[in-house]
Amino acid sequence: MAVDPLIELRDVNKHFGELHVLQDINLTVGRGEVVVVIGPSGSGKSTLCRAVNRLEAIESGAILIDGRPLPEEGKGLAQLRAEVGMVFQSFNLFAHKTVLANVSLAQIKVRKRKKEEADRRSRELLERVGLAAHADKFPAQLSGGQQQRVAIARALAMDPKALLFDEPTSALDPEMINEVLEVMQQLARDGMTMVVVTHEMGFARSAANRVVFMADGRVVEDRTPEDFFTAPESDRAKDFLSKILKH
Ligand SMILES: Nc1ncnc2c1ncn2[C@@H]1O[C@H](COP(=O)(O)OP(=O)(O)OP(=O)(O)O)[C@@H](O)[C@H]1O
Repeated sequence: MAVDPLIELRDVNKHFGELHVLQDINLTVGRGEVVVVIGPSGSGKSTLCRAVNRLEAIESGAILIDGRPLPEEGKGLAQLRAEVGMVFQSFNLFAHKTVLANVSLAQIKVRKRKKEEADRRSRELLERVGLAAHADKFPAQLSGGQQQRVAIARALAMDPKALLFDEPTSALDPEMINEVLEVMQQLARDGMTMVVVTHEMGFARSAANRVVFMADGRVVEDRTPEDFFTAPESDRAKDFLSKILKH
């Protein structure tokens, strides 16, 4: 299948002090593709995800969204983060705003929608993530899984071209992980372009078009889940899989 590139990283490099956290990263995410990024702790997965959203600056190379380089600063950044939404491990909801207001706020500020229109869209999306009845509650009144689904609705409300997920289930109690993964599975089936950093191998196997395995700041393997999980090529990946599959 010919890939229609939506997100492209070309020879991307970044250091944190002495640590070369992203080393010559080349990666293309096609429109409608789900790319799951896995690898040992500290391998640079979150940094890669954050760089695409310009939460981290890169030192060399280029990141292109739909053929255009990332904006450096200012208004362009809010537009970028609307176009490429991000869902964090820690939900990042406004504690003093209702669920509805959390989903509507950026639509009003960044997408310049009228409040009524934003609220209507927010209610539709809360319905889609199974939270229609919770619109008037505050985040602290919801479970972690529900809060994360609000964060997904908030990102979707911006009509993004792609969504980035940085360990979206890592802060959740085990019984809440599936409710979030199910919403993500549905998005994948609906054709959303997604980059997902996760330790959930079941999700990687069932939802990913490609698995990107990172180690020490490098992309070591970039293959279909079938190939990766049944016949990893590198010793790093074999070692990683043998450790996690023991658990
Ligand atoms: N702001 C920062 N300043 C300095 N070092 C950082 C910073 N952010 C991350 N690092 C370091 O960069 C390395 C890569 O971090 P990153 O969070 O990208 O890894 P990861 O693969 O996502 O790991 P994990 O699975 O544990 O979340 C780690 O050694 C981390 O300590």
